[in-house]
Amino acid sequence: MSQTIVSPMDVYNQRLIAQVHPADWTNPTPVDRYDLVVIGAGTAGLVVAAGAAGLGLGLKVALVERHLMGGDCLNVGCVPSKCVIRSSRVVAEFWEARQFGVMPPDQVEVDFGAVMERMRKLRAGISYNDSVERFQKLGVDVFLGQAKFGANQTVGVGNQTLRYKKAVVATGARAANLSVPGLAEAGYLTNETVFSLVERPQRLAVIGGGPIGCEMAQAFHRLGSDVILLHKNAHILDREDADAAEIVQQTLIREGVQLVLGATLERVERSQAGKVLHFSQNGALSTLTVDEILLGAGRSPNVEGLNLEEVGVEYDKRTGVKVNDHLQTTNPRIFAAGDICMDWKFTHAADAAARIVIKNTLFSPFGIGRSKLSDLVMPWVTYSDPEIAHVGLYEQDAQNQGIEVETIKISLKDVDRAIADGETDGFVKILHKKGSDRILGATIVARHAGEMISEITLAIAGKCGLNTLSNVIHPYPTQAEAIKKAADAYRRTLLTPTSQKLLGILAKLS
Ligand SMILES: Cc1cc2nc3c(=O)[nH]c(=O)nc-3n(C[C@H](O)[C@H](O)[C@H](O)COP(=O)(O)OP(=O)(O)OC[C@H]3O[C@@H](n4cnc5c(N)ncnc54)[C@H](O)[C@@H]3O)c2cc1C
Ligand SMILES: NC(=O)c1ccc[n+]([C@@H]2O[C@H](COP(=O)([O-])OP(=O)(O)OC[C@H]3O[C@@H](n4cnc5c(N)ncnc54)[C@H](O)[C@@H]3O)[C@@H](O)[C@H]2O)c1
Repeated sequence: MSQTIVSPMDVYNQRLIAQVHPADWTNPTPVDRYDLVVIGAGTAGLVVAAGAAGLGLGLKVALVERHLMGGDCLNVGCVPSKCVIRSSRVVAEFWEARQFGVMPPDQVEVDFGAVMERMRKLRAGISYNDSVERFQKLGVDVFLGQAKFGANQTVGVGNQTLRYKKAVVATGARAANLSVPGLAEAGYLTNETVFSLVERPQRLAVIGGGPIGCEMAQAFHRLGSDVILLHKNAHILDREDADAAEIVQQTLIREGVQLVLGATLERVERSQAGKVLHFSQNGALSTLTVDEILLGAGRSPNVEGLNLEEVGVEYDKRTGVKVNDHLQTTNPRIFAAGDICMDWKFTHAADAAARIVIKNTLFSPFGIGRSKLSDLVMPWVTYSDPEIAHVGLYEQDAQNQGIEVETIKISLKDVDRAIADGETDGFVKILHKKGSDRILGATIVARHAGEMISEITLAIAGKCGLNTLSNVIHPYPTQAEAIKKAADAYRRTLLTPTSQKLLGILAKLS
């Protein structure tokens, strides 16, 4: 994130910077030795530092950030993207208004500048949580500057040296570059720059049909850009459940996002008309001209410049710092958490990993009682409209692991509240072990699938099976009733001719 330019420097971005990288900040004088030195103040680093310092045990904790406290999530990730998505949903409400008996105005005007200003205002408003001031008050020594490992358990920041007992690498990731001829020269946006836009790009090409590409393509299209999404595989969101991804793909097409699937971007050039993309699809070459290109084609871990080789921390430029299940690197005194070392690149995953690191660095003497990453039950949500939420195994994972499974799928077309809401595009799919009510995974597609998935995450984590879910009373009418319907559907599969006969006798006798 080092190259991020926070712009425009309006009152909101000034407020943001005052919180997350105050211009007048002077680094403290380091103590003799820190219990923990944490590198990177994104979610992972902030949670480690706040967790360790906030215990009231007098632990000495240093937190080093080279750019903006809050990292990607606050500044150029979850927070700004969800604010922009919210505005775009308002537009979609207008598009659909007629089916609710509400006549929209002939023309829905989007003030793109106002959308982005709203985002900047909200982002600044919540930035105190991640601020230098708050962390200083928590007792953390905050150092602003680029951190680099040195000899003898030290980290250098500028001309200061921090000695540590244990260190944590939480330096995150950035948008992966594409080595496409002419792309760099033509110029492109990434998540680091797209939220600085003040004017709507009229023609926008989005490269990559993963979560970033799909969320942003839909949002920008709804806000009035002509969006073309180039994805290299045959289907967008191709790591998700195929039925779920299909619903989002059809929604994007219906709304007017132009999808180019199986696309290879060959080269880019600038012309007077704009940025010209030359791409191939099924062997045929085509061109298109746009005003802006947004790259969302995966992430590269921030491993450079840390001197990791010197301290024996192994890493890979693509997958990041190598860690074991306890989040310990190949140097036993150095741990890692978040996007720098994990496949799960989510804020809540960085948070959960940070809690593991606190336990394993500070409260597991001789390795006793260490927590493991593999014990986590990790949900995630793609905030397209409708959203896709997932937790646990996919059918394919279960097959690969040789686990026999059964699947229950409830369409939202059969859920009263979804019908009333006009939000029937979606489903709840639950995967359970064959012959058992044990839930192994679930995918939900719904307008607010993210709000629904935690019930199933809790069921998996708390080892509550479908029998228990079936007994849980769900308020009527809610879309979450689909989960109970799935559990009831499972219960019905347990009825055998003998148990049915028995129930018949009981009914006669009653
Ligand atoms: C557009 C977008 C939308 C997203 N939406 C969601 C979402 O809705 N939900 C969700 O769960 N996740 C979302 N994510 C993912 C989420 O933002 C990341 O998983 C999360 O921010 C990872 O946190 P982290 O602490 O590992 O890394 P980061 O947030 O990247 O923080 C790392 C920090 O380390 C600093 N740093 C790097 N090198 C050094 C160094 N040498 N010295 C000092 N400091 C250094 C960086 O400046 C940065 O501040 C989104 C990401 C993007 C890009
Ligand atoms: N809602 C969320 O939680 C959320 C939102 C945004 C991002 N994120 C996190 O950030 C990570 C990064 O997101 P992302 O979407 O950039 O990465 P991604 O790796 O998840 O998806 C990128 C997609 O782009 C495709 N691609 C790669 N090169 C391409 C090319 N040259 N042309 C066309 N397509 C190409 C890939 O096949 C892939 O499917 C995600 O994995 C996710 O963990 C999370």
